[in-house]
Amino acid sequence: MKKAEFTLDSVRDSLIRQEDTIVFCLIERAKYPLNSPAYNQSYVSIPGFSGSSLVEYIVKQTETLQATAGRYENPEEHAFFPDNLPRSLVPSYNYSQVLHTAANSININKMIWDMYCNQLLPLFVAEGEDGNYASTAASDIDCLQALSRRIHYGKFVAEVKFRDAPRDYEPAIRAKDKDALMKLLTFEKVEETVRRRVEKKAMVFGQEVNLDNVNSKGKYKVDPSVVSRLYVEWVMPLTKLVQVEYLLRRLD
Ligand SMILES: O=C(O)C(=O)C[C@]1(C(=O)O)C=C[C@@H](O)C=C1
Repeated sequence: MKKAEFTLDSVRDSLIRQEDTIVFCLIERAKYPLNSPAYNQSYVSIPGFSGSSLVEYIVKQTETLQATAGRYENPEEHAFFPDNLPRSLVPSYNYSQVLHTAANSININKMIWDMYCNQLLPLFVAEGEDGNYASTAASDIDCLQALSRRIHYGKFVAEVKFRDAPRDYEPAIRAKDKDALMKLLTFEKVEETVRRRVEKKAMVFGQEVNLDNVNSKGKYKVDPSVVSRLYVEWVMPLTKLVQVEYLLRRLD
């Protein structure tokens, strides 16, 4: 992000654009049933791999490859398995230094992984298996990365809010008052707008398109109420958690 564009509006515009990515990723994942072997240790016995599932194997391998291509040099990106990742092998890009350096210590991907695999998936995919385990895992990594990027974007939201009103935030930061910070950064009306908009996006993006432009079957590829629930129960609360964690370290 360029410095000149760094305002609450521009940051919110990015969150709105990321909604499209998340809804499309969920639609792609919903093509496959649960495919539970992809999440079971008993299914993977890959030489040299001691992790707990095919999904973990694919995420770790993908992150290793993408780290060499510089993905995690970008302050918007966070690895699910950040330990022992290889260094980037490409020339580094001069990302503008918007965030406080303490941002580097915040990574809640373990919570995102747990939420996605154990709570969200069963809500929007059909039961059963069709053998497409590797494709399923590839869809999972797209969903996980999109959710992680959106939730950790809370660092940028928090930074812009702090810069707009440092005197409001400083006393709560010094007092390490998480509740006061949560109150300061919460905008209930904005959350309600987000909730309604993602539900609508799930309806628009997930309908059957035909030449009469009518959603003839009245069916959606992902249940819009699940997308709204995803945002209300997990995406927005976790984004706020990232904001609080970031603000607590903002004056270090
Ligand atoms: O737009 C903001 O101000 C945000 O902090 C983002 C967000 C969200 O996650 O969508 C989180 C907290 C606010 O209450 C409203 C929305």
